[in-house]
Amino acid sequence: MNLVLETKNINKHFLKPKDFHVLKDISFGVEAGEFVSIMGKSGSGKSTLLYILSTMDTDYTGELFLNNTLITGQKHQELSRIRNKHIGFVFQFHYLLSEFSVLENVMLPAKKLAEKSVAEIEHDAMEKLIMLDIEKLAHQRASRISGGEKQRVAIARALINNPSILMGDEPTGNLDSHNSENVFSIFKRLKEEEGLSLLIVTHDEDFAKRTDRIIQMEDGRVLD
Ligand SMILES: Nc1ncnc2c1ncn2[C@@H]1O[C@H](COP(=O)(O)OP(=O)(O)OP(=O)(O)O)[C@@H](O)[C@H]1O
Repeated sequence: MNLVLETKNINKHFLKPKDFHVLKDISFGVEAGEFVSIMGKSGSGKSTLLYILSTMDTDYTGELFLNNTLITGQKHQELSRIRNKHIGFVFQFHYLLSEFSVLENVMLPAKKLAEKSVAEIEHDAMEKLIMLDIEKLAHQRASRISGGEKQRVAIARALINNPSILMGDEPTGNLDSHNSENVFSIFKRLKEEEGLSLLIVTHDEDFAKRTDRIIQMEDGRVLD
């Protein structure tokens, strides 16, 4: 078994306004090329967990591994590098820079990583846009495209550094059924054609049922 991501006994407390044990002994793994969804009622801890898995929140106990490397305890700067290189993230709201072009938005994480020349980065970004069938939008301002298109640009941006895993926090939550289906198909294709691993929080049962596995959360626990 080749695990891209693994958690061992992750626990987290919010201390204010009073002690609240929000995540309780979370242990699971995501295999390379697996498409996993996380479901659970509002407040069950899904976003809090994703925040830890994406290395943004370091205030927890337990262990997080990415590609069999222990992430827990790494320094802030190293975490930022790991996140940028190995994890793609898609949110419910796309957070594109509206004054920048589509192409510039997609290029940004690669420029931050600074491992390639600008010409190479632009070439890679165009490839992602072609893959997602939005290459015609490359030179449009991000503020001037539709919601469904913005989400595809956000996916292209999340993929620009060829991450090991794509995480999403309700990436279809703000889309109509046509655009949701489109995003689902893109995810499925990324899994099947690129061997990408995906871990997606969703409230959409139809979406979740078609993933390889559903992780069900309840009151801060993963149900067996
Ligand atoms: N900073 C915080 N301080 C205290 N409690 C918090 C904080 N952030 C979240 N919570 C609480 O932790 C619990 C889990 O929140 P979380 O956002 O992870 O749930 P969720 O399953 O993602 O919910 P939703 O489906 O509504 O997005 C909730 O009861 C929430 O009120």
